[in-house]
Amino acid sequence: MAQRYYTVSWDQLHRDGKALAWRLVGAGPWKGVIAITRGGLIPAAIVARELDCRIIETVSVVTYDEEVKGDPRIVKTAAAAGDGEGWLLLDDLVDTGTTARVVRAMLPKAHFATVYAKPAGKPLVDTFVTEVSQDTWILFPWDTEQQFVPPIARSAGGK
Ligand SMILES: O=P(O)(O)OC[C@H]1O[C@H](OP(=O)(O)OP(=O)(O)O)[C@H](O)[C@@H]1O
Ligand SMILES: Nc1nc2[nH]cnc2c(=O)[nH]1
Ligand SMILES: [Mg+2]
Repeated sequence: MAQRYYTVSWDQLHRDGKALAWRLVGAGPWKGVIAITRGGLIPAAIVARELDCRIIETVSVVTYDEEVKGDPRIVKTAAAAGDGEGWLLLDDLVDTGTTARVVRAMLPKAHFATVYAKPAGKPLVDTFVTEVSQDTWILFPWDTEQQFVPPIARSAGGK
């Protein structure tokens, strides 16, 4: 289980997605974007919009059930992208790098970019924006909702 959480709002994800697009804009042109579903879908939409790219393919690898890691399962490939040459492969994050290894084996020539990266997965990524520590679990806006939180004095056991 993660030691801490890093909560990302829609606004922050949009800003960080645009920061990723700025880092990628000089590295194109791209034949298209390949999103690693599901987490890569929203980052792919943000980056594709900024790079003026309208071709979006998907690959799907399931590695986690909530915070529990299992063996990676490929549930969809991106046949149209061949070996990935000229394609931009996008995911929300790399953690252990397990998903990245599977997808890189399928699309070895793609440029692989993520918005967030943890140290263990960082060497597998060509371009990313923000690094968080390995013991941090990133909470995305689609995984969360706003709710009441008790005052600190009460939750700390003061009353
Ligand atoms: O580097 P790793 O340890 O492999 O972890 C990173 C992967 O885990 C999450 O996907 P998940 O398997 O939860 O599926 P989802 O994108 O459909 O939520 C995340 O979106 C990355 O794809
Ligand atoms: N949402 C989310 N999914 C993950 N999959 C692997 N690591 C993470 C993480 O930190 N956050
Ligand atoms: Mg994913």
